[in-house]
Amino acid sequence: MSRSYDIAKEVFADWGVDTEAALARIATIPISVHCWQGDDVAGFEKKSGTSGGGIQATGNHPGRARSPDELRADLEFAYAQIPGKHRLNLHACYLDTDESPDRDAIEYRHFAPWVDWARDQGIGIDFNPTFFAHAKADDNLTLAHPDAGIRDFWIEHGRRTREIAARIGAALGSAAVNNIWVPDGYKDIPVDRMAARRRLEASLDAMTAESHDRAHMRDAVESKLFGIGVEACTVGSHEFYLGYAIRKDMVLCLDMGHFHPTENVADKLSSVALSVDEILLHVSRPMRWDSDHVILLGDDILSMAQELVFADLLGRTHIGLDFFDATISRTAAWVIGTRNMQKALLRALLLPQARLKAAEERLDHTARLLLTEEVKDLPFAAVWAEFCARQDRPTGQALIGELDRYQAAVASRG
Ligand SMILES: C[C@H](O)[C@H](O)[C@@H](O)C(=O)CO
Ligand SMILES: [Mn+2]
Repeated sequence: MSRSYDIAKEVFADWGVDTEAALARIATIPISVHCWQGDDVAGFEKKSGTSGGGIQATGNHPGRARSPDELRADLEFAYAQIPGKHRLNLHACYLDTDESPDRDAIEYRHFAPWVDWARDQGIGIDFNPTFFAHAKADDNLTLAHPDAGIRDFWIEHGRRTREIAARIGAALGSAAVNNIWVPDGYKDIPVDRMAARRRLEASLDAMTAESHDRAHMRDAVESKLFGIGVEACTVGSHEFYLGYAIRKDMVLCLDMGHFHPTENVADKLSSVALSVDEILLHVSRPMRWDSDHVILLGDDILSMAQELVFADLLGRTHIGLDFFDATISRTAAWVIGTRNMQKALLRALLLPQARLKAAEERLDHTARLLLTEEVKDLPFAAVWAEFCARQDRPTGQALIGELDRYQAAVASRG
């Protein structure tokens, strides 16, 4: 135990906060690390093309993973810099096989190497159908397409991903969240939103008709306000999926980049939690639009973490990340973003929650303001450093050295 942690422990104790309890809790919170930061959302299908669907990784920093083996090596390195045990969030376009199945023909065996690897790592996997970067998505319509043949193709894709996710969950003994994000929308103002939404609803109903054991797989649905090419209307809007998730008892995914830039996504948690059992977060950082920047230890993330802790939502929230930046080291992006999410959670766990809530309860808004400002000076960094030391993870200069060393080692990839 370091001297600075000893001092911090006493300072927090003076505020009535048990640092050991916070350290024990943070060690149990898994973050689902998204595979797509490692290769700019390219995936491993035998085709070339851009990410499509209105999402776009920009930049050409050296070191992009070009194969499942490279991606796994990068992930292993990243996990080794992040305290705690985490998960992998895998997209369906990241299959690991010599075959070239189309999206409506993927099977569990195409992902089996990922499961074997995850078992060796002792981690769980979450999964996602891939409704973008495909010729049958070129109209920016998939499950909501007016053509029944195109809808059926994507329904089959989604149906298979649920089956694959359930098998992954069963194989690893940990439920896989299968998150459905559908990019469908219109560049210019549509005249029949209702028809498009009815088609999406019917396709989702067909796609999810088969029930799977919740111990193995959970369906999640992710809304969006707009994307590149679908500026006027996204069929799967927030209201659409909020209603759908409530009616169908599904997990509701809130992506922090999928709302108006001034909306406070943290504020939504306690509201939606009254109507849905489970929430999936895509922690991201929009800059003017859904730009998916690497998350900072800033106000948005701190508020999100505080809501999760203060509203007691950690037990029913799956925390996933969703950012991708191709202008910087991709492994550093994972490490910085994931550690920031953990730092935010640790800070929230170290706040004098009861005292803050009591001030609000007695309408003492002066005390509440005073407390929220005073606690900003508490020695959070010493507790974080202790967490990393106990988990044998680097901090400060040592971390920078590790990230630089690994980036230099992968920079020659073509
Ligand atoms: C690759 C992901 O599925 C994607 O980022 C989705 O979650 C999203 O947020 C699209 O904007
Ligand atoms: Mn997302």
